[in-house]
Amino acid sequence: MHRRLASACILVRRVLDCTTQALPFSTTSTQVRIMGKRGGKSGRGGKKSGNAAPKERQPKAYADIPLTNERFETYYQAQNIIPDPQEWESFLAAFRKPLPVTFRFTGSSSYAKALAASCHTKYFPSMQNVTMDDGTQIDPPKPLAWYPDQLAYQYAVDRATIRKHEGFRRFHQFLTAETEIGNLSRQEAVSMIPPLLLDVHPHHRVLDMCAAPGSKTAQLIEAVHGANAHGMSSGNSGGPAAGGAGASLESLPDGLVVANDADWKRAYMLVHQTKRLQSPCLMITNHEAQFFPHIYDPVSDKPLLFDRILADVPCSGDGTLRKNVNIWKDWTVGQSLALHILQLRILMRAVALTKVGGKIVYSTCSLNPVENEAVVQAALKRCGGALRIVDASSMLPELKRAPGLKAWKVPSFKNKTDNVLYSTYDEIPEDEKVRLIPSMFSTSADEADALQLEHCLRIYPHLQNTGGFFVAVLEKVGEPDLAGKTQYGELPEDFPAKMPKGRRGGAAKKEAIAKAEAKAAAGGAEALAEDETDAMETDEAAAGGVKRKAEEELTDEQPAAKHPRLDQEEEQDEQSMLSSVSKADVTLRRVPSIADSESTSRAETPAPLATSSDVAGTDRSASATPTPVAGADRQTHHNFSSREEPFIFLNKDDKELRVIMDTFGFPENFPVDQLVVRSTKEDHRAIYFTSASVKQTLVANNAYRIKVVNTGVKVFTRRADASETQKVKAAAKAAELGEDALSTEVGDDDCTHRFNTLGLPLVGPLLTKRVVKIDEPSLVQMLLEERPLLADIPSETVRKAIAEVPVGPAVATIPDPNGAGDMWFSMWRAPVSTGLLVNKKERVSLLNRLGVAVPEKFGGVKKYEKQAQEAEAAEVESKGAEADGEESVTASVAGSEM
Ligand SMILES: C[S@@+](CC[C@H](N)C(=O)[O-])C[C@H]1O[C@@H](n2cnc3c(N)ncnc32)[C@H](O)[C@@H]1O
Repeated sequence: MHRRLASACILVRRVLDCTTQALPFSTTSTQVRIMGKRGGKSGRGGKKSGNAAPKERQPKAYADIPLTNERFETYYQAQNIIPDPQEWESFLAAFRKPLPVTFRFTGSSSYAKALAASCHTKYFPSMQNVTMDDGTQIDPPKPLAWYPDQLAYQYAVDRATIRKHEGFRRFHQFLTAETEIGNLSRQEAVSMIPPLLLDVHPHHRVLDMCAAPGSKTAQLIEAVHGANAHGMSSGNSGGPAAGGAGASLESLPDGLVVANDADWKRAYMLVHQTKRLQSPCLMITNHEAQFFPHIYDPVSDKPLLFDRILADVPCSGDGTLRKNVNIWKDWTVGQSLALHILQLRILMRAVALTKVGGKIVYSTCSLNPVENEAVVQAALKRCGGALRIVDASSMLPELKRAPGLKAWKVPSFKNKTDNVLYSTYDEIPEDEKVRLIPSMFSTSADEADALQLEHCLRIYPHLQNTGGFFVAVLEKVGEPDLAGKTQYGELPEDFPAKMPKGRRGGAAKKEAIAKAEAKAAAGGAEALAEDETDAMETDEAAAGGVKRKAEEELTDEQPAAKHPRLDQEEEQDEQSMLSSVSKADVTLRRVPSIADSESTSRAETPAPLATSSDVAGTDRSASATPTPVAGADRQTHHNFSSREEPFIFLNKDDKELRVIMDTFGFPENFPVDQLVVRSTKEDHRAIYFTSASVKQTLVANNAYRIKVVNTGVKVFTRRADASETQKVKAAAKAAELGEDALSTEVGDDDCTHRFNTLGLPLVGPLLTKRVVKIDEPSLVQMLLEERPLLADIPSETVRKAIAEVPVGPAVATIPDPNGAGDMWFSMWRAPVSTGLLVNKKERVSLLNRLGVAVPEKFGGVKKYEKQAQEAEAAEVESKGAEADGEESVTASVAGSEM
């Protein structure tokens, strides 16, 4: 039974984004006007916005926001974060300027480099020396000096310039389209830092504790797949994908990435964000990070600890002032105080989950020492010498940073307006002790020196024209002795017994903690984290938290919610593609064609309907059937949460699988046991491939405790004609069209599944049957036409090669035009026509890359423009909703919205 984890979660009215980027907005010196109501005004010159969001999605009106806040300025001056008065002025001035646009080329590095290089030749030359109306000169994007391999860029541009200037407009369209399919990530520069400092290698087990929306997760996945992204299938218009040379399964990394978020809906955002990378080494989970469970290895029965953990914790987010301008008017110190305990608990859980010798990066997009150095200091102190700060000065040497603070003050919780600050815990009046705890305060100068807090990194906006950020790189150098300690530090003897109404504190809290610690002593540090529900409840009080609405909305008592269908669009595209190939085939059969003369017509190669016993409802092995007792069958992962379906590993004797393997000529040693399905039904809609590391975790002894939202790369999709009913319907349709009983989609084989194009690069290089090598003219033809006649394929060699594969599912491959490995496509071979199972977005992207004009039927340039405008309007709207103080119910966070 799932416990209600009422912990230190705080409902924050606005959710701020410290990772992803809004589209550019314009500003005048100290006033920013963000897009208003429909027909509202743009920042520059008050003109009507041409990019107004659709009516129903309009935010409410915004007032001009003065870019000053006395409390903010007084508070941070008192904290002495920037001692030099002149530098302080530059700091404030930088915060008042809009954030430049930054983006990163994603996926495997060879493809990313090729795409970056193409920008230098295709777009940047026409963006040189552009002068705006006010005389400012704008340049094309420049690489961020500190980002490896020049794969991240930054430029300052406003909407007006984008609209007016052809070069910028074309580039903006490119950015929008490539971001949409995932080849680019518009990510704030500072948000790219933590994954880089985590120093991830392909053999590492990595945990991203607070991962959504996932820009850093994507970087971690890329790092696990190594510089050449071997085995990472980022699709065809997304790079060499697995398609890259040597991207066979053998070159899959040993490591894995577990991307976790406490908010279930945001966890699904992660699915979307990481989809493009198609990594079989990724698992997405849904836990409160401070209670992330230990999983025990099925063989050794030891905990599967992590080599690297990213704790990019929920924070107050005042480092995002440049893009979340409402912080200027709303800023208070209260949020930091409320978040400190949660942040410390998450960091302490990270320590418990990390291997000795492993690293943790702790980061926030807040400037507040209470959320930053105080948390790091408390963790260091609690762990004794078992945790240390790493001196990261030699890492990313071009990155300008300020040292961590060694002394700071803690603001009053009761008096938030007068900037009442305390230097030590002893100074606090009795009635403040409910909220302010010792771990928030700085320690003695000697101890701060010993802890080397100066190794923390403070990133300020004036240093390199970025947002504000905090990072600490930590190394676990031993096993900490946590006996007698809580996750948030020792509580003093005089900790008040009286808590605010309805909450438990003092004695009750201590009792709960003692209970948890007794368990911890018996069962190790894990028990401390996992069995201290009582203590957690009091945390909520201590954090000043309001019980999280999201949690109430999504209790286990509620019926299982439907999975968001992120792949729906892609599947619809493919299904419509399939049906059009076959419809065309039925219709076109009346027209004599070259294909007919080449014995490709159905008349000459009749396609018998497969019998039901050959396809659907095959006899599935026992291991593929979920067992009612969790853990009894190690091949089945039953989710802790009833909202998720189980993951069932298929057995190599599975009849359907054997036919699939045989149809495409998979090698004998293909790891069939890493194929997984998510349905207890026998006719699996989709079959996914997971890495050995993911499987090891999913079949671990107590794996049912992990709430897995998503894992695996979808490799096979069930054919629409795989069931008898479908065949009968298809035959009837064909008969209606005056054809004999050939389904509109029936192939002449018993193979129940076809490939999924996105997952194909992972296994494509292994296939020995039904693989057709195509050339560029044929690819262009097959991208321009959803269902070209075989007779229309320009190359005779390709035409013949297609004609040689049996009617039904097949695979097409071609070297990537940018020299980044091979591209792989799921193909349908119909009697007289053929088609690639590629969705429209990918067609457009591929045609662009091949330098072919995108025809109007795919939306052409107009569609691009519309997409760009819609994306822009949607982003402005989401910022607007925040600005309006609209309540965003996510897991307790500020500093985090997409
Ligand atoms: C600052 S954002 C993370 C941004 C993310 N790392 C990225 O780069 O895209 C914080 C995230 O923490 C999640 N969160 C809040 N409380 C949490 C908790 N107790 N455990 C895990 N995640 C939590 C929020 O839902 C939010 O998605």
